[in-house]
Amino acid sequence: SDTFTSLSSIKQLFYKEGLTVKTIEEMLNSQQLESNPFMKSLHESLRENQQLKDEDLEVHLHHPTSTFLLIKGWYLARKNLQSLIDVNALETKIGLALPDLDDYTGSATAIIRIQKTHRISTDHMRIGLVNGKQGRPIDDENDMVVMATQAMALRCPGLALKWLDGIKKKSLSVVKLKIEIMEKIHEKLGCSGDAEEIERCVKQRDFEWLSDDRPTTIKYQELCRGDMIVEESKKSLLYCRYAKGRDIPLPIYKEEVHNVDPHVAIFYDVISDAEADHIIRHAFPGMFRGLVGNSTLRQSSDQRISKVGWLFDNVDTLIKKLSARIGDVTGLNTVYTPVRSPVEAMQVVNYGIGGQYEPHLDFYEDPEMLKNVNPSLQDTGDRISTFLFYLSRVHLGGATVFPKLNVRVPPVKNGAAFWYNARPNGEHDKRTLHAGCPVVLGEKWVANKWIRERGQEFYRPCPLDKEAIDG
Ligand SMILES: O=C(O)CCC(=O)C(=O)O
Ligand SMILES: [Fe+2]
Repeated sequence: SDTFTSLSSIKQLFYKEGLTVKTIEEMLNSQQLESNPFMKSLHESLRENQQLKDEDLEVHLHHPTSTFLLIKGWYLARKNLQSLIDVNALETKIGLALPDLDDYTGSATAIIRIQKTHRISTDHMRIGLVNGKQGRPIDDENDMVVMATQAMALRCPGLALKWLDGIKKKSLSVVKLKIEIMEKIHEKLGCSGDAEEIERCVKQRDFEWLSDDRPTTIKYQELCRGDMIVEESKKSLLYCRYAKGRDIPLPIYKEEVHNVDPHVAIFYDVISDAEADHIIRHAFPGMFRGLVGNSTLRQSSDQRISKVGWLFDNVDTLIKKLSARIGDVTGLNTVYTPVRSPVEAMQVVNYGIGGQYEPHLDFYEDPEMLKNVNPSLQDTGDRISTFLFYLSRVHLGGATVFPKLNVRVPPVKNGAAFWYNARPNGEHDKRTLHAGCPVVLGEKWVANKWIRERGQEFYRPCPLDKEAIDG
């Protein structure tokens, strides 16, 4: 049901828990079904949630193992309810789609992704300890099997073996899975002998982080956990500056340049808490799963785990004001117009458990995609730059990274990332490949403003020197 793809949907599950339980009880009673056994097990599985006070709730949901277990609890409840009541009718009544199998496996995959990206050991993840923050422990052996299976799917046999090691009940399927995992690992480590000898050899080595990832994926993960080295020669070119704003929340704001060519920067304090909240509140009702692909095939995929919504300048005066502010700080033309608009409307994004947007380019390239746009964007060219507000506090993960530039922009609340996707001479700049890293702790909301080619002729003029850079 795509619950796991945004924290806002996950929160709905939590907030509507009382209503959902009550509605289930009513539906069971009206069918004269003996509701006791089911309700008892439901209350049992939700007990942990119900002990939480409202204030703790948010904190709780900002933790991946707790989120995983919340989704799992409701996935199982939905599954068990299917033979008792009309689940679709229940979902209509509560105005919420309950998690299904895809949500359960999707959130297990998220746990593995978080582990491999941030090197969080299985021993820690199992007890719910992530970077010193305590969440609920994952102590059900069925979950451990699912984790091992998803770890294999994510090319991490080392993590798969670690998860499987926590299982005491060795069923036939577990034994089979273990053989598959051991084959992958001993291939990599070159251990030989009979099964026991191989196991001994493997266990003597540090095998947890063995993976089959491609170098580009490894680079992405390194940047996400901030584990990279910036050369001194490059560092010496970087700078930051204070500038006077017009209607910025503070009279002054700061720009920090993270890369000179192409220009990548972060602006601090360019939106207020109240403005960020306004965006989140207004975008939420109309959000849907973010898609990837080209003009012939747009689909949902693990490449992009988030929900998105759009806010328009001609409907919301705050959005209009923010567009003008983006113009002030970037020097570009950002006045939204009904035809030939130099900017797009604002795209608001909320990530889910382990939510990410894998390395991609923001421009379309595909001419069909450029034709296939809403009327205001006909004949406006491609996306020459991106302005990305960070609207919420992310405690771990969620940086915006540029693998080809070795650049990591931290998602600082009320700040904004800004970069050019095209060279001053108009060519697409593939060095701007970038990604939104998996969110580990906290909640990530961003708002994108894409600036189009048309309408910038006097603001970012085409240079006489074809090789010129921004400066
Ligand atoms: O969330 C991020 O940090 C990056 C988002 C992004 O690149 C996009 O939405 O196109
Ligand atoms: Fe992007």
